[in-house]
Amino acid sequence: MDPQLPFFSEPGSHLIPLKDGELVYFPHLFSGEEANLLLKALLENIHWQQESMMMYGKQVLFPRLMAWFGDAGSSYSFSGKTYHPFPWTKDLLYIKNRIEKEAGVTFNSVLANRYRNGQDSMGWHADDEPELGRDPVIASVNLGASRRFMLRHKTEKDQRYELELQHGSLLIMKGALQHHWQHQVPKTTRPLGERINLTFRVIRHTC
Ligand SMILES: O=C(O)CCC(=O)C(=O)O
Ligand SMILES: [Fe+2]
Repeated sequence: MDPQLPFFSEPGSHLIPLKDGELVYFPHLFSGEEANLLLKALLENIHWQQESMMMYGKQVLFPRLMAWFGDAGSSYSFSGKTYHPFPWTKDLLYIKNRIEKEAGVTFNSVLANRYRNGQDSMGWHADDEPELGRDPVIASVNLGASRRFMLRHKTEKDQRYELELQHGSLLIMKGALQHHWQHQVPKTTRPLGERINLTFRVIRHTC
């Protein structure tokens, strides 16, 4: 059984101050109906792929499907690979405009992740690639099945937080969070459906 997680029933935004970082959670940025339409459109219209990375000399498949979108030229490297973005789609631009109003940031790229069931996951990491700059604002949109999102401080072991990211929600990660904390979406044996997460980012060009 998953532990009891904080449940946010009030609409609007919830500021969650953490040591060395900040979260802002909007449980109902999109209405249920609108979120259903967006989920369906993104499942159908994105060219989802299962990428792999080199680990201990072997190619290992990521346990989820991915796709990368952005302004031309916003290529991005992680886990030893460089990704060139697909051009923005109408649905992604619609979502981008909505969240930019809340985040106060103009994003130039988005990483889309598709968790097909509870066995798809994302392990502990920080979004701290050099292209993102020192204190990036990352806006994470959630559609479909709700999943546990866990955070842990890198050096202070008693500092942990988690919440259940629900259908139609937005989570903004900001401040020094990526420098001091890691996050993950663990596997679960709960039977659940598909989930799409979109993390909107600003890629800085160094050349
Ligand atoms: O699926 C999520 O909620 C997290 C995604 C994430 O951490 C990432 O794309 O870097
Ligand atoms: Fe992340």
